[in-house]
Amino acid sequence: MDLIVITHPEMLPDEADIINRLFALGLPRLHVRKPEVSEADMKALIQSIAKTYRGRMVLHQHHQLAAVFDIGGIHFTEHNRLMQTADDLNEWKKHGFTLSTSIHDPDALQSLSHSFDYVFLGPVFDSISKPGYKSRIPDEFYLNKYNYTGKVFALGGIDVHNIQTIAQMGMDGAAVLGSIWQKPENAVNQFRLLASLPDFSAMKSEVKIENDTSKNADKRSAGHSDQQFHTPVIGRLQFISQETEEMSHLDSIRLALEAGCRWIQLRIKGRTEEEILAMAREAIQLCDRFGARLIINDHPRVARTVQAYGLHLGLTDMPIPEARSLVSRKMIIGGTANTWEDIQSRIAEGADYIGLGPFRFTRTKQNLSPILGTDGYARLMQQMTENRFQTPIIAIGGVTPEDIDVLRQTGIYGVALSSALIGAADPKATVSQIQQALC
Ligand SMILES: Cc1ncc(COP(=O)(O)OP(=O)(O)O)c(N)n1
Ligand SMILES: Cc1nc(C(=O)O)sc1CCOP(=O)(O)O
Ligand SMILES: [Mg+2]
Repeated sequence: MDLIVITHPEMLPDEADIINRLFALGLPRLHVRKPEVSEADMKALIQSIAKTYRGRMVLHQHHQLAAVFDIGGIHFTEHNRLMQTADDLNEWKKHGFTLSTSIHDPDALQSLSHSFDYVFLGPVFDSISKPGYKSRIPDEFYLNKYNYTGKVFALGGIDVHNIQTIAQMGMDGAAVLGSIWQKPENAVNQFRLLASLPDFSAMKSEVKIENDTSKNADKRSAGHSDQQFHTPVIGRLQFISQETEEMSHLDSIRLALEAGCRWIQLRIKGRTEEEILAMAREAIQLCDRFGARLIINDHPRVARTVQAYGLHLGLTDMPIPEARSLVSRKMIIGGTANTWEDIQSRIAEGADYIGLGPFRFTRTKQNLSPILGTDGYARLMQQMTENRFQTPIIAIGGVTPEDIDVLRQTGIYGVALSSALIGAADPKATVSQIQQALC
């Protein structure tokens, strides 16, 4: 059974944060239904949702924004559906969007266009969010789908007490609204509760709606993807550039590339943005020559100008959602964390990966946060698992090749390091030792 969440009809405080958290927990589909909301407000909401999740969103209004923001689907109300021609629907499908609609009488399935990948049928129970909106479904109802091959989602009045009867009605899933948003501060816990019920427990492993053939899904898996279900967005070994008495930043990057690193972060302190931009231009050329990916630390505008693959932002740098509005939609953004609260914030802000540290004391960075050690990683990774968060965690801060086995056992995804490589007697051997320990 699939579970869909429909938004509250009005804009809510902290709504984008809540939605990002629902997606991080594995929500497969969010229907954005806000009949009275302006295009500008809708745009602002979409922009606050992590790019990696937007393919799982479906718009009920302001359909024209779908192509702009790589949204996954378009929903038509019953009234709106009746005004669409077959050509209109084909045009949307040609561009890769899933199409869905609402019906209020199950017999409407007899004549429903097969262009619709799935439908909402309701209200199946008395509505929670619309008092007086009564169920039209008779007792002992069992769904006849006629020859309609798409999925049918029950809608209306569904909560943790009655959701299990949906399967007995022959429905393919449930769309929930009131039970999630009645108390927005409990939305995440309500979702957790519903998703943990036996009928929905398969959801975690098959979050993608089967009918989702959208080009957005293809695009995501090809490029920087929906990280839970496709190729990871970030490598397991990231080299952090460093300047020493003997070596410039670019020298250190060359050393790492020649040793086999393919994920490089340009991290320059104490220089003007112009100076950093000049070095970033050289760094990207160098990385291109080796087929490596460049991540720029701290400077969104530099990252945008040199068209870097990624940007890394710390706790006191520009907030991730603000940076997203400055850089290309394809660019990944990593965020720093030191505590469980930081991790939750980075995930809510839509970080594509998290640099979690410091592992131990290091001279490479000033003003270090408290040292985590192996126990710190074990504790935080345990919390990641308990909350089913899957954002890749990169351990950083004084990491050496000998630490990797124990760090990996905590569940971290990869490591970022600097001194251990530039100080290595044989950088190539060091990189291959690290890579072996990481795979
Ligand atoms: C992969 C990775 N993780 C953490 C950091 C630290 O970033 P930040 O906290 O912004 O500190 P500075 O590096 O800017 O001093 C990072 N750079 N990379
Ligand atoms: C850039 C950076 N950030 C850290 C953090 O804890 O957030 S530690 C760190 C330095 C990483 O270099 P080395 O491998 O030389 O310690
Ligand atoms: Mg920083």
